Amino acid sequence: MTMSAVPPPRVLSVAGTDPTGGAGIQADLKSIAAHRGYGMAVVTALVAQNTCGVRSVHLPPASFLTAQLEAVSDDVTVDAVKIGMLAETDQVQVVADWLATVAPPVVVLDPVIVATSGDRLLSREAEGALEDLIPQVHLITPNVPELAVLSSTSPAASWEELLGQAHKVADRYGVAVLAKGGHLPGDTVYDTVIDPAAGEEDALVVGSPRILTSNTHGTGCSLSAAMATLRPQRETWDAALEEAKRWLTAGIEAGRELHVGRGHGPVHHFVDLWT
Ligand SMILES: Nc1ncnc2c1ncn2[C@@H]1O[C@H](COP(=O)(O)OP(=O)(O)O)[C@@H](O)[C@H]1O
Ligand SMILES: Cc1ncc(COP(=O)(O)O)c(N)n1
Repeated sequence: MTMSAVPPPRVLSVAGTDPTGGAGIQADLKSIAAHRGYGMAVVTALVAQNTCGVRSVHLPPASFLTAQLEAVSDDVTVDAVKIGMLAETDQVQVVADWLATVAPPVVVLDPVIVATSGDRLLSREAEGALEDLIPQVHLITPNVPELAVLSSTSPAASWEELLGQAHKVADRYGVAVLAKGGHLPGDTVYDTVIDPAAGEEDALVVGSPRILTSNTHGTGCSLSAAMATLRPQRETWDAALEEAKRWLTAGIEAGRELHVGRGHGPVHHFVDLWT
């Protein structure tokens, strides 16, 4: 067997843990591997959770978060970063400072605020600190309630409303926004990247049939890690989204085969490899 001449992108996940493997760092590493990236991980929070919900959270001191980030970047060239759960203001600031020093070429932020189970992962006080982090990243991937928080409005009830909020946030922060329709009603789930840098061209809207399933634990984590891994390998965010969305839809459908947990089960990250 021969290896490709182009090395895989070195992708760092900065996120919390899920010991049942469906969300957070564990999901990110699987998603990165599924998209042919070399996965690395810095833990922001140890989370005692499963498919049913969050039981407790243990945070390392902010100085230890810095130590982990520097241990990676002092040694390894980081091609892309995916940022997930950040629990408190000091964690957000540590990551913002590290990004300012290292300036990785691709940074995706999933502004995780509340888990699918309804448990809060980012403290209310730290919501404001996200505003300082967002201008330092290239793409943010909020779900409907998270986009409402970022645009200081109530959650969108329609695709048109969602697009309006995404444009507002994209223009305010100068950042690309992946608008995700997972929480909207309808038989088709739409996603699109609103990119202020992409000019007047119409953005690609990718739709997929809504799958009737409860296996949606970690969909947002997995999608954002896929986008971070694909972007260094593709020309545009749209190309990355098209590929990631096809994969995620198949992964949600195949999640039925995994039989993990009694709550919201995980997606099948290796659907293209095993089935
Ligand atoms: N039931 C579903 N069927 C098909 N795709 C889905 C379904 N639920 C979510 N998705 C897709 O999963 C991704 C993340 O969804 P979303 O629910 O919006 O975010 P989050 O997981 O962050 O709450 C999006 O690409 C969305 O289109
Ligand atoms: C550590 C961690 N990060 C993120 C999520 C959100 O994932 P989801 O909203 O899909 O439950 C989670 N449950 N745990």
